Amino acid sequence: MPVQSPIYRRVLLKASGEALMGSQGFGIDVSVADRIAADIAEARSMGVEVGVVIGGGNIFRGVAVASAGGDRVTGDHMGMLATIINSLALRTSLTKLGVDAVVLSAIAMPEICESFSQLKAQSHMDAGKVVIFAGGTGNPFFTTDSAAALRAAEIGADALFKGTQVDGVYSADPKKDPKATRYERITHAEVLQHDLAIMDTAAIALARENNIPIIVYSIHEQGGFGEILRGAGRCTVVSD
Ligand SMILES: Nc1ncnc2c1ncn2[C@@H]1O[C@H](COP(=O)(O)OP(=O)(O)O)[C@@H](O)[C@H]1O
Ligand SMILES: O=c1ccn([C@@H]2O[C@H](COP(=O)(O)OP(=O)(O)O)[C@@H](O)[C@H]2O)c(=O)[nH]1
Repeated sequence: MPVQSPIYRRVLLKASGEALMGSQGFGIDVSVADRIAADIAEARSMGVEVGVVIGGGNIFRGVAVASAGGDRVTGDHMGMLATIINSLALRTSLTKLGVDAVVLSAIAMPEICESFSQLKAQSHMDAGKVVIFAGGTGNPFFTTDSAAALRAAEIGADALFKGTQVDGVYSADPKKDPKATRYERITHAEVLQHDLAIMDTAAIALARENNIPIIVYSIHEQGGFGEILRGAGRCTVVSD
């Protein structure tokens, strides 16, 4: 069977932090990190350039501190540090597979990884490395969804993949409403207008302003990333 060429040249993958804990209640299930890494390795073998933003919800979310009466900014700093831990785990999994990967952090920690700059990111990606963007945007009150939209715009990504717990955008949260129906295609404007909470509104607005399609798919579906890159697979395409 002929290998179908990918429909995107450069993509940004937002991988759910929560997914990384697998069936555990907290932390990192290495087998899940290895599986996500295998999907990224497949994309690289197809010649697709891949940037990655990984969430931190498996370890820490800033709102948890705020809702317990603590300081939100400190909580968000802790959440951003969680994304750096996850990024290091994913780099380890990629390295095991022989995939050249680098972590660029929005928060400087030179003993551990390189600091983010757009030029550095471009140059690593041009050299064929997988670039893992750690530390979110580097600012409190943001999310890794927004960081993913921001980095997608900065690296000139053709698409932003949201690898999450569900297999697309639904008419309502499918975890709460069993009657919710899945969209094959929907526009950024419709997602915003109907308040479909698959991603935060800042991230969707930023992707819309920069004409970046968002592909929502299940990160639990092994090989799903590659399938979609070949123009097939189960997902929702958010595009104007
Ligand atoms: N309209 C919707 N369509 C799909 N998922 C939705 C929708 N509204 C809410 N969700 C929920 O959004 C979740 C994904 O967002 P989020 O919690 O940010 O996940 P992640 O851990 O991937 O960042 C899904 O698990 C789903 O339960
Ligand atoms: O630019 C950013 C990105 C993340 N965070 C913090 O990091 C946590 C983890 O990120 P997120 O909740 O987006 O992770 P995910 O839901 O994808 O697991 C957030 O709750 C925030 O506290 C932040 O302050 N600024």
